[in-house]
Amino acid sequence: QSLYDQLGQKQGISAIVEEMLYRVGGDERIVHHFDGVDIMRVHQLITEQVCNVVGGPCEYSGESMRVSHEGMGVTHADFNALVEHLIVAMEKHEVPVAAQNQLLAKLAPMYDDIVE
Ligand code: HEM
Repeated sequence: QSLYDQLGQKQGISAIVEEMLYRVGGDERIVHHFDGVDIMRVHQLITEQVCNVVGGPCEYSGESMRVSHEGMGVTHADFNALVEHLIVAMEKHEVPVAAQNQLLAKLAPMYDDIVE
């Protein structure tokens, strides 16, 4: 089974990203970054991006990670907090641990473009 399949394909990825963003919304450490942000749009774009990087049939239509997070002041701790929520969301959706780690490994290279 491909990584894309193990994440539940587009529908599963959409649900995982929704769960992650819901948790981010309740996390006072990082929620301030999302003040005034169109969260439906961010949900759509992160879903596309994750679907794309895991080999799914999706085009990513958003900005680069560097441009979209520029000047936001995202710290190492903020990044880790978001990843924590992603892991919990994948747990809830019963994604196997090996597949969780494969997705995290695909997101790790984005770190330098997101954190300043
Ligand atoms: C692996 C980690 C991350 C990924 C894959 C990711 C992905 C994305 C994507 C795809 C977008 C939409 C880009 C666009 O507007 O075209 C976005 C926007 C955004 N991200 Fe991230 N992000 C990550 C980490 C973070 C972190 C740690 C924070 C802050 C705690 C953050 C805060 C935001 C905010 C506030 C926006 C909305 C920007 C706006 O619409 O003005 N992101 N992110």
